[in-house]
Amino acid sequence: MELAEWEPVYEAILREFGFDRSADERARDVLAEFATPISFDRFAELSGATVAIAGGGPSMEHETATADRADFVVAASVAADFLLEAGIDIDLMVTDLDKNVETAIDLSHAGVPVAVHAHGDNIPALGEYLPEFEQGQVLATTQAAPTESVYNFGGFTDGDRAAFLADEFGADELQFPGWDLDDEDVDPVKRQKLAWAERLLYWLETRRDERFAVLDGRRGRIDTTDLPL
Ligand SMILES: Nc1ncnc2c1ncn2[C@@H]1O[C@H](COP(=O)(O)OP(=O)(O)OP(=O)(O)O)[C@@H](O)[C@H]1O
Ligand SMILES: Nc1nc2c(c(=O)[nH]1)N=C(CO)CN2
Ligand SMILES: [Mg+2]
Repeated sequence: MELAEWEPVYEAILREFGFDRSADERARDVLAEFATPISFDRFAELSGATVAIAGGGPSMEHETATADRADFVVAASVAADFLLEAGIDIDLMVTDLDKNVETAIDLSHAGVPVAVHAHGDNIPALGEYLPEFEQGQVLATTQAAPTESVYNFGGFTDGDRAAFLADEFGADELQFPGWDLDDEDVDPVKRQKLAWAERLLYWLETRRDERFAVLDGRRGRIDTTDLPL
């Protein structure tokens, strides 16, 4: 995604959560220190593929079969654990290192690429864990302006960033096992993040001019304020 397209959405997110852009930029630069170039050839198989964007909601446990049928499986954060438990191979993990970091590190050593996201609130985690990754397997991402080695494909939460990334590499159909956007069992900040995830998926869907299963029946409820529609 071009920065100019992402920028107004990013500004709205910064405003709503009170995040500091310069902290996001610092985090990006910390990540850049570790980031080694990663060939995009390995993501070529996303092109035209049916891609499961596995989310970290409680339904993931019962929806692993959807991922099993997909051509390409992207695991957002804890979804990776549900999938591994069910014996399903993961093609890419997306994380900001706030949960199940050992899983991400282990996957990288098993040859699975991991999109590691830097933001103003995970700088200590970047410093602590990045050295443990198989460096050639780290796809470095930022929500601020990208650099040569740190990419911004768009998106905010681990799950919606995974969807934007799959779209960037030409995914055809996106499927969303493990998404529980109305989960009552989350804290208020997480609820707010999930609301943004939903809006961002709606935006992505609009850009793609295609339907996402996760948004079925929810259109009227999606707050499109701050989205460049
Ligand atoms: N009910 C849900 N609870 C948590 N995540 C959900 C849920 N439904 C969908 N998701 C998506 O799954 C992703 C992975 O979930 P997980 O709980 O592991 O996230 P997380 O690491 O806390 O996410 P983030 O760092 O993006 O806040 C989330 O980023 C979100 O996009
Ligand atoms: N600065 C900042 N950026 C983020 C944060 C966060 O807590 N702080 N959380 C995210 C996904 O949960 C994504 N981006
Ligand atoms: Mg996370």
